[in-house]
Amino acid sequence: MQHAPAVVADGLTKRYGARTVVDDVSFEIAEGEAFALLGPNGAGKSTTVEMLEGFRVPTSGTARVLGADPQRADRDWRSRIGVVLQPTGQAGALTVREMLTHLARVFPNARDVDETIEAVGLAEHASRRIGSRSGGQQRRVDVALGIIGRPEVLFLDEPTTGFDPQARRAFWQLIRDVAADGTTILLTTHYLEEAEQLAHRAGIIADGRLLALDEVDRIGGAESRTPVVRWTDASGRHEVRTREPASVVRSLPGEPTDLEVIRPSLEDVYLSLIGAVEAEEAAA
Ligand SMILES: Nc1ncnc2c1ncn2[C@@H]1O[C@H](COP(=O)(O)OP(=O)(O)OP(=O)(O)O)[C@@H](O)[C@H]1O
Repeated sequence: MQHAPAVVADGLTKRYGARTVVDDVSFEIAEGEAFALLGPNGAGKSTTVEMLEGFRVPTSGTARVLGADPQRADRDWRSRIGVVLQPTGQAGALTVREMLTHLARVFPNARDVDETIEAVGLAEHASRRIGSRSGGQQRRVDVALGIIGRPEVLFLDEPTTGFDPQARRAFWQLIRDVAADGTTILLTTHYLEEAEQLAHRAGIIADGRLLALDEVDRIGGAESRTPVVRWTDASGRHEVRTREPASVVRSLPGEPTDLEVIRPSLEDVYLSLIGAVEAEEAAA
């Protein structure tokens, strides 16, 4: 039997006065799938996620998460959802362990507190006040709070902002483990590599509109991922987009300098989609 999607955004729209900040956004996330929402600052990612979390009321359109309308959902629904909001900068007076122990009591099937602290790499900080920890360490506490209740759906809004590269990689492994348990994940991030590492599918949003929606390694269409061969010779720098890069390389005379064969990354595709929208706006 086909499962109902865990998350449905259907024509989600949010207006503030005359300004539309989320414009008719639709996507679904299957149970157990990890989905990334990408886009520049102010694109409407957090607003979209907050409508799915039940923290903002859509102007129009429908949000459904685990079969319920987040606006009307009850306590039981909320205990099945994990949320890592954008950092608020509020530093806590409680220690890391106190905070997690406190929240763990709210959930019927919470994770073990010390295991969770260990999983986010804060074992050495468990007895320290959250407010005295660094920004990146406080962000790890936010992540721990998001997963402590063993959520079925986990919302992660820019979870690794402020992480050093090592902490980011450790976080990716943690999220892979959480995903392997069957958790559905909606992630927003400015790190395209993070989306490539963690998500099956992604949506790119700019100016409130969904520009692209596909599997992470197909987003932007097959054409945008066609390999590019670049080299320099006596007549200058050359660039050829081709499905047969090996043939192009073989046909080059001699040993050209700066020869490279690139398969455009998600970041390249993202930048060209966002660049096209910005050019369109500038021309309007
Ligand atoms: N309460 C509000 N009243 C008016 N405008 C708002 C309100 N909340 C958000 N906005 C505007 O909505 C737009 C989308 O904001 P949102 O936070 O969803 O973007 P985002 O894609 O998450 O950005 P970032 O990557 O910077 O976090 C922004 O232009 C923001 O200024």
